[in-house]
Amino acid sequence: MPLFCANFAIRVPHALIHSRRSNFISNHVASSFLLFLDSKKSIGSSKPIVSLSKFNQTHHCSSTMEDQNQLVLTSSEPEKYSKELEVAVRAVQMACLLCQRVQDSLVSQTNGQVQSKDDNSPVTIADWSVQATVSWILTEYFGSENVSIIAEEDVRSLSKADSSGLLEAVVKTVNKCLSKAPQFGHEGPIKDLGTSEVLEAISRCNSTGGPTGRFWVLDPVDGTLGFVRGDQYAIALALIEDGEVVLGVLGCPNYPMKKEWLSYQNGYRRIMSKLTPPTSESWEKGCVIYARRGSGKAWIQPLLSGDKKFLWPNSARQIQVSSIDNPAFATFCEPVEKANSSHSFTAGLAHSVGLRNQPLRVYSMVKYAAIARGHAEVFMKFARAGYKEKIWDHAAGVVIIQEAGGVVTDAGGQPLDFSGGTYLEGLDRGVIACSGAKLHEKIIRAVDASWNSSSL
Ligand SMILES: Nc1ncnc2c1ncn2[C@@H]1O[C@H](COP(=O)(O)OS(=O)(=O)O)[C@@H](OP(=O)(O)O)[C@H]1O
Ligand SMILES: [Mg+2]
Ligand SMILES: [Mg+2]
Ligand SMILES: [Mg+2]
Repeated sequence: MPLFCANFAIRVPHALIHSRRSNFISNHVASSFLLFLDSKKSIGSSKPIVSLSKFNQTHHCSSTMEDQNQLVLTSSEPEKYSKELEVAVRAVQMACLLCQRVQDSLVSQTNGQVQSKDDNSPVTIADWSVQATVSWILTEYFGSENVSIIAEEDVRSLSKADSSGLLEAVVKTVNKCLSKAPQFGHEGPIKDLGTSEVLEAISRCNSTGGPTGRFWVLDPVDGTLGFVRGDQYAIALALIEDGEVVLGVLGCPNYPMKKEWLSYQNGYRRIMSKLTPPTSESWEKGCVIYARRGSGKAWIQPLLSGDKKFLWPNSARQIQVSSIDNPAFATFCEPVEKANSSHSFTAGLAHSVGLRNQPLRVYSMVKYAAIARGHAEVFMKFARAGYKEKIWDHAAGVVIIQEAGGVVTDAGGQPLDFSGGTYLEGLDRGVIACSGAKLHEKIIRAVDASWNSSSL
């Protein structure tokens, strides 16, 4: 029964919008938008059809109180960091698309686009291109005077005379990605960025972090080794204010549809090519997850393809950590590379705590994502003595796990300290993330009991 017979529009200055089915903006509060009843569409429908217009986009929702898709409007001030979160999620979505394209070309062509840094770790076109793209988007949106970024990559090796091919490829990759900006609700550049603008965007990420003020933390490709091997990797963006991580966004382009496939270490691509129906549109691979400090909620979105059919805003749903607290049923994750974390020490810990499942060895902050999504219960990393953990390898993941209901500390039970500059200063032995306090306590106790007899 149509309840209304005329179009109307009301302007809502500050309102909290919630759609039970798709939480696309429930946690991105609009400062101002229009809500209007579409009487044409409502005729013949048992429910009124309400359209919501925000940021030049219109979302159609029905609005009866008993309906699952109901809109609830309550007056409130815009939530803190909502604009920052929205822009960060869009930027990470775009970065995921960029990385997928580069990974496909890397794996199929092996065309020498993987470089070695001074510490022998790999870096690729994707690392620099994502850094340039995210830096450009944040700066465009918030203004260069308001944006400070600390990120992993610099332009030293890119600017060398013999790197001109590499630099050209980066510029091309960045422009290709930014040309898709409108599909993600952003304005792209009026004309393609030139070489100097791309270099400037990368090198602008020169913040040194610290205990005061606001800065973004970016790991353009976390798990570059996994990326070049055609396996798991993540794009990690966080915002830190006065030493605290206030929001985190993790893009995981290869996060598999089934959690069991996370364990196809190094064989991920093989298994996906066997299992992926080439033309299936329902194939859900990859996600972007995000959270804002203090909200008690973490969210997941599917990846947007950049296709004109699937425009911003995206749908999102809430995620939560696993409720398993019995170690016998819990799964722990750790880095793939033995050089990055002692597998023998964690095997001993697992045995003493009673963790029976095989460890889930996955590249990158996808480990944090797995815990936030409830696909694993524990993450442990014990780097060799002398290695200092960098803030961009943890910031986004920590806030996401905490808001999804989990616990993250160092091995002394202290919160990770993001206020000390580039590194997690004062980190006691290693990082321990758990889905709940009970498992966390057991592991901390086990570390204490076995640390002195370890060779770490
Ligand atoms: N020696 C050593 N010890 C500890 N950690 C190190 C070490 N070397 C590198 N790194 C950092 O680890 C990041 C990747 O961590 P992962 O957990 O993904 O490790 S692994 O690739 O699965 O083995 C990796 O991040 P990316 O460089 O962004 O890939 C590094 O910052
Ligand atoms: Mg990293
Ligand atoms: Mg990296
Ligand atoms: Mg690296």
